[in-house]
Amino acid sequence: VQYVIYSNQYPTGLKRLDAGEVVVGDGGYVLQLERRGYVKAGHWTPEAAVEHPEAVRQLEREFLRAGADVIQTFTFYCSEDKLELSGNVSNITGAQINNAACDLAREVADEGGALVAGGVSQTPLYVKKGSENEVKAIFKKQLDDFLKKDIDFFMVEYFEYVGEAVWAVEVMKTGGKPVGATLCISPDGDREGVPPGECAVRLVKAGADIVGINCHLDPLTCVRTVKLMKEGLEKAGLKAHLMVQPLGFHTPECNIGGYVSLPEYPFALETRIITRWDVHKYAREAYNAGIRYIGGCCGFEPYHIRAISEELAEERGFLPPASTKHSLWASTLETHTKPWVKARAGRQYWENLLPASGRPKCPSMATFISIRVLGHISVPLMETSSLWEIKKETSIDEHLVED
Ligand SMILES: N[C@@H](CCSCCCCC(=O)O)C(=O)O
Ligand SMILES: [Zn+2]
Repeated sequence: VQYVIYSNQYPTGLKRLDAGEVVVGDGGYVLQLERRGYVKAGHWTPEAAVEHPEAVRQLEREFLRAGADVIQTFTFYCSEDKLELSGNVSNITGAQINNAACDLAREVADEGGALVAGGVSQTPLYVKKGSENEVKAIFKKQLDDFLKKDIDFFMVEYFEYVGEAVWAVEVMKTGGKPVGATLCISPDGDREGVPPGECAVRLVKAGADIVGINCHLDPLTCVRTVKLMKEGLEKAGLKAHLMVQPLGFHTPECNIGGYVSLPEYPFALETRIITRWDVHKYAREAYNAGIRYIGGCCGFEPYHIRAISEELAEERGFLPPASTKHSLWASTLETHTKPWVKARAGRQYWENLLPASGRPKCPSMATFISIRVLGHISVPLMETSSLWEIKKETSIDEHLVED
């Protein structure tokens, strides 16, 4: 592999995806910056773009250095209604956050020939039954801010209801640039049971150029859901690029509510963090599934993104700058003073290691009761509110709800 660091010769926009090339996404921001003391959990609003730009810039730079070809604007949960609801930003407006976040992402992306994605996400208004016009007006406000800045494409991310994501795509598409759309759903479908394949069809018909999954579930489950989306598109005779930006946590027991349903969410997820070697397996699985935009979401740190870049170095033809301080498959351990650590220098050891959690009294999985609705959606008991939402929406009779 010719190790060209920072390939600035990339054409912009979708050209690389159209050419079948791999685009490495960035990782998670709000959870990472919460752990660093710059984001308040709960509402997770991104005022740090104005209050602590140095913290956002540094994390974006680390993702770039790890090989990210896209830097998403730090504008997650930056809808006016979310900001008002949070009470976190009485003296900072959504426009100020959007402007600062766009400038930061552009500044960092230009340091390494990366693209900037202007991101919008789900709104509290939608679940409060806001009308289509009211919800679309919220996305339009963010779009107007983005259009004043130098953005390469738009990202519609972290939607649990495909209906709301379709509205977001329809608005962002009026911005005249490519639109990527990712849902945070399980293989069982969205919050109302719309199957992943149908979700993908609706998103592409709304104008999405890239469709996929982000957040809520572990890497391999998210790849499985994107495969279902791909099948749905193929059945409908539709085409779109595929993307996946999963959690950096193991969540084998989760389903429709994802990691938010777990007892460990959000402050005790550490034992579930995936290793860089899990990421190698994920990146290869995603690539083999035909997914070409491969990144991460909550829990994905820069070293995880570097592992995507290293697993796909042959396909990309280069390694990222951060690999100058790493070595493929731990060969750097050959220099260790301890012979038993030296002996771990190699793929065989790390690829087959089953790492212990170090917590003898802890269960390997959370124990929560799920209610299976109509035999296909399992809703964790603590999420019965969403069960009744589904019941109301789809008039499920009592006797059809199996424990
Ligand atoms: N692009 C965003 C995605 C965040 S995904 C969701 C995290 C919050 C979940 C919740 O509302 O509890 C980021 O990287 O922070
Ligand atoms: Zn996330």
